[in-house]
Amino acid sequence: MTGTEHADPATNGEVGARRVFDQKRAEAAVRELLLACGEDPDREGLRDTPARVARAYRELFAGLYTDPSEVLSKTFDESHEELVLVTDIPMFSFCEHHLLPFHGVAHVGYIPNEHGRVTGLSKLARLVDLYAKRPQVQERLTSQIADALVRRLEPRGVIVVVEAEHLCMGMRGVRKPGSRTTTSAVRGLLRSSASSRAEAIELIKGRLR
Ligand SMILES: Nc1nc2c(ncn2[C@@H]2O[C@H](COP(=O)(O)OP(=O)(O)OP(=O)(O)O)[C@@H](O)[C@H]2O)c(=O)[nH]1
Ligand SMILES: [Zn+2]
Repeated sequence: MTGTEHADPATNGEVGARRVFDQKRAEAAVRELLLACGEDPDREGLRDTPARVARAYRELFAGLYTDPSEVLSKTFDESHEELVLVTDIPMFSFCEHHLLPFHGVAHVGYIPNEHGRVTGLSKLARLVDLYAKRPQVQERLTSQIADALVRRLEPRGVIVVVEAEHLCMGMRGVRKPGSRTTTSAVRGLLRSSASSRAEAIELIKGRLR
């Protein structure tokens, strides 16, 4: 097997068909793309490029091959029923329209449920990585992170804010480098209670550029 097995992203990566990264097929596709661009994939500088690019894509799309339930499988009880917020989680993803990067930061917060079910702080950053390392749109990335937390931790509330720059809007097309897009996904108490939401927004607002 050339790749790692994973669950189908169409079902949020939790269940479904298993698939693998096909290194040889990716190499052939990159070689074909170079030919289509009028390049010579056999010249010295490009000889190893298809294999290199294929390996890079396997790494950059690693989130396709990991089940989010694994990331949040370890939880523990801690009697804390108030906001837990990790800000400024660096995030690199790929816009699925152009396969160009969009990158920025994610802010992820939740209010544990009355049983105090919490997860390790690093798991929030791992969850961001898992959903970012796929062909994505920023809105879906944001809501997938929020919904995974809702499913796995059954928290009283969740807030996810992603602020990113899309290179497809900077280095080509409309050419607006430096423009940033902010998306949010808010669930449960953080959506329904104005005071809970205000507290979280206030903390996150200071982190936005
Ligand atoms: N909503 C949303 N749009 C995105 C995201 N990433 C890229 N896009 C947009 O996807 C759209 C694709 O538009 P198309 O008209 O199909 O493609 P295009 O001709 O290359 O568009 P231009 O980028 O305007 O040149 C563009 O407007 C992009 O800015 C994203 O994460 N969310
Ligand atoms: Zn794009």
